[in-house]
Amino acid sequence: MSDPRIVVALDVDSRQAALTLARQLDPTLCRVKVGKELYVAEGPRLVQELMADGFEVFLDLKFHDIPNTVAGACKAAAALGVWMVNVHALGGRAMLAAAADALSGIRQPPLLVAVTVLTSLGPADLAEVGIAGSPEEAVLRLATLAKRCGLDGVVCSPLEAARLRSELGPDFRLVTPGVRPTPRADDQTRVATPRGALSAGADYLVIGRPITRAPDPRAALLAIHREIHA
Ligand SMILES: O=c1ccn([C@@H]2O[C@H](COP(=O)(O)O)[C@@H](O)[C@H]2O)c(=O)[nH]1
Repeated sequence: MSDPRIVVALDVDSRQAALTLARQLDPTLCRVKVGKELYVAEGPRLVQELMADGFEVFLDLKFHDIPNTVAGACKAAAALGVWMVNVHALGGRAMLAAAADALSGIRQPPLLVAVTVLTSLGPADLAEVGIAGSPEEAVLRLATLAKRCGLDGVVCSPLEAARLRSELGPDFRLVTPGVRPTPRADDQTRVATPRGALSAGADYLVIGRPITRAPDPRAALLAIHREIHA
């Protein structure tokens, strides 16, 4: 099975829009991500339809709750058969350990990753909510905790990937949103190009609007695919 590095964020509001978009893509070139907007609108059946179309699905619901609740949500995601699921590292040690434990007895569990610091946040945002240090320091602290709790990897920005790769080793998965082939950042703050993210050590690039809002999403995907494999 191929291991596409690009994960296209299907941030749309309906089954029809999601399937129309996905059918312009190619499961040998990308995976897809279902986030809060689409999941709240369409639920697990849409995830199953995307998988039936051949896509591996990252269920990006960023669970953040008490340990028992998050453990149950992770088990439900595993039962759905998704490729990757995530939680917020700020849920703390007990929550992260409960999430990892919930998936430990499952045959072919999804990859479990923790969101560190959202890629939309900059230094002033962190200070305002009382998180100490630079984004890179906070990301490293949370990623180290996630690794100790048995998670497979983290979501971070491409700007932290090199430091995490060198501190946390080659097998810890680094999933990076905040990827922009052009200077347009939208609401993202900590960004890099696709090639910049990969050369910093990212395993998977989460890319939404640069593909989904392009006049031709398939051409945009192919262009990024070519850029990172050149
Ligand atoms: O820190 C994070 C965590 C998740 N995301 C998600 O990734 C995509 C990015 O979409 P773009 O359109 O390429 O900005 C989106 O679904 C976010 O929910 C993130 O951006 N940052």
